[in-house]
Parts: sequence; C-alpha cells; structure tokens
Amino acid sequence: MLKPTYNIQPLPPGVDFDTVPILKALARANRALAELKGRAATIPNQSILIDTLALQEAKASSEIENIVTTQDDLFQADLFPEGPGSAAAKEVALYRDALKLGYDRLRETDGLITNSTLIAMFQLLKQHDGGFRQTPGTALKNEASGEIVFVPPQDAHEIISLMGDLEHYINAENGDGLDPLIRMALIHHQFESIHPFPDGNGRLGRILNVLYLARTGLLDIPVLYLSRHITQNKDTYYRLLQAVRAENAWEDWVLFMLEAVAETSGATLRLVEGIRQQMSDTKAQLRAELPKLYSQDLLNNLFRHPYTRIDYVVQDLGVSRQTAAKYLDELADKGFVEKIQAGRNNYFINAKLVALFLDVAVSDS
Ligand SMILES: Nc1ncnc2c1ncn2[C@@H]1O[C@H](COP(=O)(O)OP(=O)(O)OP(=O)(O)O)[C@@H](O)[C@H]1O
Repeated sequence: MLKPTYNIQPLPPGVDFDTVPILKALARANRALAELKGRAATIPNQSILIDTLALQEAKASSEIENIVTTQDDLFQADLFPEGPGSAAAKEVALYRDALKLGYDRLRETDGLITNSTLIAMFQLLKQHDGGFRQTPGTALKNEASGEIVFVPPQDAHEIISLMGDLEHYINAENGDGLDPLIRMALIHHQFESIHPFPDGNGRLGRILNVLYLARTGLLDIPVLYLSRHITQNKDTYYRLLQAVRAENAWEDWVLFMLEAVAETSGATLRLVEGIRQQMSDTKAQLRAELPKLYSQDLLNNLFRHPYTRIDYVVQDLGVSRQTAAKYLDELADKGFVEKIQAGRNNYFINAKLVALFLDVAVSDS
C-alpha cells in the first residue's frame, strides 16, 4: 500500500505571516481586488458578468488539465449543448456548471461552503455518483518522468476527518486573525494536499478559491479567477505546493497566491471595463439605429450569449420565433452581430465581445 508522503497538519500552520514581503503583497492584492469589486458593481446586469466570465474561467482552468478548446468551440458547445460538439468543450461547460452550482449553494446557505457542496460540484464536473476517495492507490506523478512526487492520504476515514476540519476552517465565523487572502491560499493548499476526490481536485480547488472570495465579501460576485495565472506559471505552482510539504515554505506559497490575485485582478478589471464600455456603446448605437428594436433585454441577450440564436431571443424577450428571427437579421444587417448560416442552426456572433475575450487573454499571456 502507498504510504502518504506528507503529514497534513490542521490550519493555520504555526508560521509568522506578518513579514514585510507578505504585508506588501497583501496591500497590492487587496487594492487590486477592491478596484475589481467596485468596477464589477457598475455593470447593470450582474448575471451577464457571472455567465460570461465563468465560461472564460472554465476554459482557462480546464487547460491546466490539458483540456484545450478554442473560443469558437466553446461558444458553439454553449449554443448547441444538444449537438455533437467537441468532448473538450463539453467538459469545459461542465466546469462552468459546477462553478455556478457552487455559487448558487453559497447564496442559498448564506455564505457556507460545505463538503456537500464540494461533492455536488465533483459529481457534476465528473458526471459521477461518487464522493470522497474510498479506495487507496492515488499518487501524484511528475507529468514528464512519471515519478511519484506526492502521495496524499490513502485512508477513507482520514480523508473524511481532514475534510471535516477543512470545512470547519473555511466556515469558521471567528477568524484566526489572518487576512482572508492568506486564508484562501492556505485552504487551497490544504485541499490539494488532502486531494479528496478521485479526479478533478485541481479544478475543484480553483473553484474553491473564488467561492471563498465571495464568502468573505472580498467580491460580491464570482469574477476573479486565478486559473490563467496558474496555467502560465504551472511549474512554479507545482514546485511551491511541494515546497510547503518538503520545507514548510508557506511564505513563498502565500506570496505566489497573492501575486496571482493582484495580477489576475488587473486583467479581469480590463475585461469588465471592456464589457461595460461595449454594453454602453451598443446601447447608444441600438437606440440610434434600431430604436424600435431596442430593449434592455435584447442588449442583455447579446452580452449574456456572445453566440446567440433565435431560441435564446425567444426565451429572453418573450417574442415569437418569427419576431426573434427578424430582430436578429436586422441586427446582422446593421453589423451588431455576424450571422453564421448553418442550415436550421443559424447563429449570431457578438464579434466585438468575442474579440475582447481574445485580446485580454492574449495581452495577459
Ligand atoms: N506535487 C504536486 N504536483 C502536481 N500537482 C499537485 C501536487 N500536489 C497537489 N497537486 C494538485 O493536484 C492537482 C491535480 O489533481 P487532479 O488530477 O485530481 O485534478 P484535475 O482538476 O483533474 O487536474 P488539473 O489540476 O491538472 O486540472 C493540481 O492542479 C494541483 O493543484
């Protein structure tokens, strides 16, 4: 039987986090995050932001697992969930659904992040009935050499007990005096060390980060996603996860996560500002060029679904298919959307919005 390579200790670790580098990094990360929170609040319809950014996060997070999809595949899978689509895009869509489920549960439970929520997200992500690992045999290997780098707890009872402690730490009302961003970094590390599920631990641990930010009020809605930063610094991420276990290097780990928050907040701020600006420009243009068509619901539709279709307009506006088709054709004629003819499955792309996602992803890399 595999022998665990790390003796997981309860949080918080007995380490002094009041060091100059951490205090500086905390100030920077908290400032960037507060700016993002403020800007996100200026978007008129918050659910648009949640939907569009969750899909972008799903794409970035799944890339760490080598599930790579193009924006086009992604939006098409979202548009025609019943269609053949690529397997990767479907898995990405499941990640997005798991994230939204976690956020819904957070709101329903007045801010709790429970193990039952984590298990429900796992079941949705992996389309699986199971829960925490029951059988031994899990070990993390170096992708290139195949050598075992880390053996998490093997015993099912120990996993349940460690996850019980973690659930308690996450939801404790009286904090331990640490800044919530430091706690987020500790929680992510602990979750990855326990490695409670047979699969999907990386992705679920990344969702846990944003849920925790929403739980602690650092964000009102889940819009800050660290996955792109983690993919771009994957080797450092793995090395530092491991260095905590080997050398108790908590400070370096926390600094890495704070840097991820500061950097990612900046990129997300640009995206949110871009969306806000585009919505306001499109609104003015629609009112001027297609005043009879303009409605806030139509505008929201074009931004909630960067690729839209007649059915979505029917649903969102409560109009007939014929009217929805006429609206979309007029929008295409005036250049608000690009019409893609695909037989009975015509669809319409908000090309400027899609370009914005690409731009921010590129300038961020
Ligand atoms: N020493 C380590 N080396 C690599 N990953 C580690 C290590 N320790 C913990 N991990 C975590 O394990 C995760 C991978 O676990 P798992 O394969 O269950 O998750 P996944 O979501 O399917 O994968 P991925 O994170 O690659 O998307 C990594 O993302 C990382 O957070």
